[in-house]
Amino acid sequence: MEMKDVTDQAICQTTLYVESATLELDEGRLTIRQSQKQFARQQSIQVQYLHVLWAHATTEQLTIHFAAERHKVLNAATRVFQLLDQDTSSSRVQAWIQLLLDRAYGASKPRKHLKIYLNPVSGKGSAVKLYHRYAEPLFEGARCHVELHETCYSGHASWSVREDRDIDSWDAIVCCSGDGLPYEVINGIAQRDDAGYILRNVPIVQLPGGSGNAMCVNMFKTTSFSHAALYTIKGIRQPIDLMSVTQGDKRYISFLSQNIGLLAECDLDTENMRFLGGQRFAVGFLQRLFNPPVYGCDLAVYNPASEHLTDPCAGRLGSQFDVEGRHGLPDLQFGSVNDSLPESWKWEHHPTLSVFFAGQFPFVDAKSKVFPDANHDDGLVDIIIMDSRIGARKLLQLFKRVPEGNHLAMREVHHRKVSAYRVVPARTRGAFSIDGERSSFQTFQVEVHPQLGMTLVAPTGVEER
Ligand SMILES: Nc1ncnc2c1ncn2[C@@H]1O[C@H](COP(=O)(O)OP(=O)(O)OP(=O)(O)O)[C@@H](O)[C@H]1O
Repeated sequence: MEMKDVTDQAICQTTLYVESATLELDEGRLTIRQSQKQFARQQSIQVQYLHVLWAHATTEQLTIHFAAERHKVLNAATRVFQLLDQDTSSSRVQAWIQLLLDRAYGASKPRKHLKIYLNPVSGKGSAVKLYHRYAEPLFEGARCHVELHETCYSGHASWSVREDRDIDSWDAIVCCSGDGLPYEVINGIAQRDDAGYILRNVPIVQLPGGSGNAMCVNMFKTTSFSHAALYTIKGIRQPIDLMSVTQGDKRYISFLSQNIGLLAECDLDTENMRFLGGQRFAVGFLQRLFNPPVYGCDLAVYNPASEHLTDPCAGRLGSQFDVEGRHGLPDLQFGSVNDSLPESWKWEHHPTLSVFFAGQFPFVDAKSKVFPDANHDDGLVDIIIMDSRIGARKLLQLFKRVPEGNHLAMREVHHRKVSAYRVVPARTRGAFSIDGERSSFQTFQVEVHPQLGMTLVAPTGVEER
């Protein structure tokens, strides 16, 4: 074939002439050149492939659904084009649509089946409005199959996922909420006989309906509701680590953090200031600035050898269970909090500790990059600890540095990565949260389960918003 013929054929595949417009599949985007008789010149519209939701044709018309960005918000938009006579019922139109959708979805599954839990009391209570205003039209435009459940009580989502016989048929479980609902969903699944299989295979994602929204911030790198909805539609599967927290005879599964002391108080003991939104944490912090609480404790860590820190796969100690097959939660590699610790664990005494914070994602909310170099799938959990005698000036410095994650450079902040740890508090009462949810204040032990969880991430090339 002549070079010219090859070029002509390629243009033919990527260019579609419709009535009064030319549609071109360019590098990274669809370009619509519309020649409108009332305008002297051609009008051109460009739509990134990321924003293309769906396209289909009848014998006469081609319809393209996409997300149009205006003032940093995505809205569902539709363009309908009249096909030219020779193209009606043509396989060329179908081939062009297929090429457009291939570029629009890449490795992501189109027309996802989404099970959505909507928490009407999340954050300031606006999750329902946000969902119907921003997410629903995009899901419709993308032809997603949606099953929507508004949660009626605390524990509703947990019960629902525990009882769902077809849970593995969903392409994602979407929590339109704060971080409390994903935590509830994960722990509901954890009670199933096939927990390990479901956690590993069914992605759990968040649309940011709460005040923290850490899962969304870390995985979709946005706090924008409409963008999170688009990234759910276009999301790529991504395994993440989960952590077992044992306390007494209970076992919880944590995806985000464990927090005791000063910072836990700023979150948990300011619930009565919910009307302040994200500001309540700052108010709680300032209230404690000159007299930080003392949370003396003994801490034991299983500190992977230094080679763990350089080998990205080295933390994956617990990956011994099968990926296939149906089975419950993985065994606890180090036993529970009730077992005696192996000798390889090191005990430390911290009588004047004020902050103990452990987590596996960089952000614990959109404005707090507490663990800047944390990695969600390396089999390790980051821990920071800080003494109560740090002083108000340094505490304030810490507060100012956390949004950018520069606080780790402070001498007073001790940071490390481990695969398991135990905390034995000296006090009998105090603030302790798992994934931001208040938990009983008593000795607890944590171990990381490498890549036990599954979520969706924004396609590559998406910038932080
Ligand atoms: N209809 C409901 N009524 C009362 N509580 C509910 C209802 N539905 C869900 N919940 C509970 O609300 C709790 C908080 O949920 P979520 O994390 O979504 O919001 P939030 O706490 O406002 O968000 P954030 O953690 O970001 O502040 C969850 O533990 C969940 O069990």
